[in-house]
Amino acid sequence: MVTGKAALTVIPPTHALMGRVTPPGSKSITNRALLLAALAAGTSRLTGALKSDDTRHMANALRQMGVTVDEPDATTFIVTSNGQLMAPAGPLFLGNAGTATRFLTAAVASVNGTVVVDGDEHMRKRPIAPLVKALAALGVDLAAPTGCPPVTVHGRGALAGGRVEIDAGLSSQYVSAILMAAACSTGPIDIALTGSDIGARGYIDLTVAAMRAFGAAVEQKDAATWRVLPTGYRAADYSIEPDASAATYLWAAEVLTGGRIDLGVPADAFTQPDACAQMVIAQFPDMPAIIDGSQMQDAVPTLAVLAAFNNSPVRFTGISNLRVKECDRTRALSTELSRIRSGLAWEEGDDLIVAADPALAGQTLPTDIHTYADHRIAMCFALAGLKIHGITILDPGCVAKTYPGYWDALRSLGVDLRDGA
Ligand SMILES: O=C(O)C1=C[C@@H](OP(=O)(O)O)[C@@H](O)[C@H](O)C1
Ligand SMILES: C=C(OP(=O)(O)O)C(=O)O
Repeated sequence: MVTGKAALTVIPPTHALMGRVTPPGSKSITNRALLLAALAAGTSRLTGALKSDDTRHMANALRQMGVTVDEPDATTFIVTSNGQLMAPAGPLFLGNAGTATRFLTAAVASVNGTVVVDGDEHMRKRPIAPLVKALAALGVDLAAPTGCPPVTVHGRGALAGGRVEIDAGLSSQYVSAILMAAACSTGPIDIALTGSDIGARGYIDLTVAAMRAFGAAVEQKDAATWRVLPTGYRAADYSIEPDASAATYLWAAEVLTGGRIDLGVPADAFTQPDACAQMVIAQFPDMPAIIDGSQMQDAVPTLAVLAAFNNSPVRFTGISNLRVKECDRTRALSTELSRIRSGLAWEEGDDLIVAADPALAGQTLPTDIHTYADHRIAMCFALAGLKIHGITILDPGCVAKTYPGYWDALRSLGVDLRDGA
């Protein structure tokens, strides 16, 4: 793990990357499972889990609300709960974990008392108003005056049943949040999408699958409506698959260096949306001219850096909500790619265009990559460092959000990483 270091310079390996690296557990599934286990009476054992900033924030928030979360080893959580979250003594601080923040905003409606859901300065810029509006329509007394966290929720012990409409164009997490909270209501809840379609519907599928594993009854009524029955949750033992977004860096490192990295799990075994990126990565250096990133948003940074070495330019479409992730990722990608070589990428509306330049490989282009406290910007630009001499990643410790072992994984494949300035 890298802590307290200002920068890491990636030395391009002279060999193809070969070896075995298992990505950590899925962030998305771990944070769903932690919450659902906390809403179930009894003891649940979550194995293959991710231990990182995002899951630590979720686990600590649940502890603040009376749930026992034990960690017998590096990949297991044992969650013991009476099924009812208690009012915490102070605000819940969730860092920049979108999943924890959105999921808990809805879940704490079943607390008897007031809960403040808050995050760091980045989270305080990430919109939550559509979720707040939808919960208010279900009768929850809550407020987020800036449209972003902090959110103050005055829980009344349970959500009431009913029908709610939600615009999830900015984040599918709003829908997942209400779906999971809905099983702890006093009556059935219908959740209907309005407005723009959601990106990455696969995340809703992950939510429904996790809910069912913990005993909930969820029915998809049509393409835009789900019904959740008020069953509550049942404690369960739950095995979590590796993180598909983390896998994208390894798949990309493999094709960039002509290597062979065994992830211990085939690409088609993942149930997470970002696993779709593998098929695109496999086409390198002839990736398509247009890539619709809407169903694999967290993989777009990986694909964008890979595109810099493609044989032909790539336009990324369907990525408007990349602007409200940990940072404005479209801006970060265009700025930092162009810092490597002027004009390497630019924005057209919300699209990102990467002007491919295979001749970049082998060049020396000393560049300090600004990472905007965004784990994915740090991880994807390390890939550029596998091909270009002089790539230095600032604030490399930010990978701890979802992949604390990332730098060690690269080192285990023989990549030389040197402490930078
Ligand atoms: O539900 C989830 O686990 C996630 C949904 C996606 O976010 P949005 O729905 O905000 O696009 C994704 O970017 C995030 O990393 C995880
Ligand atoms: C967008 C991300 O995270 P979250 O929304 O869960 O903070 C991510 O991990 O890329």
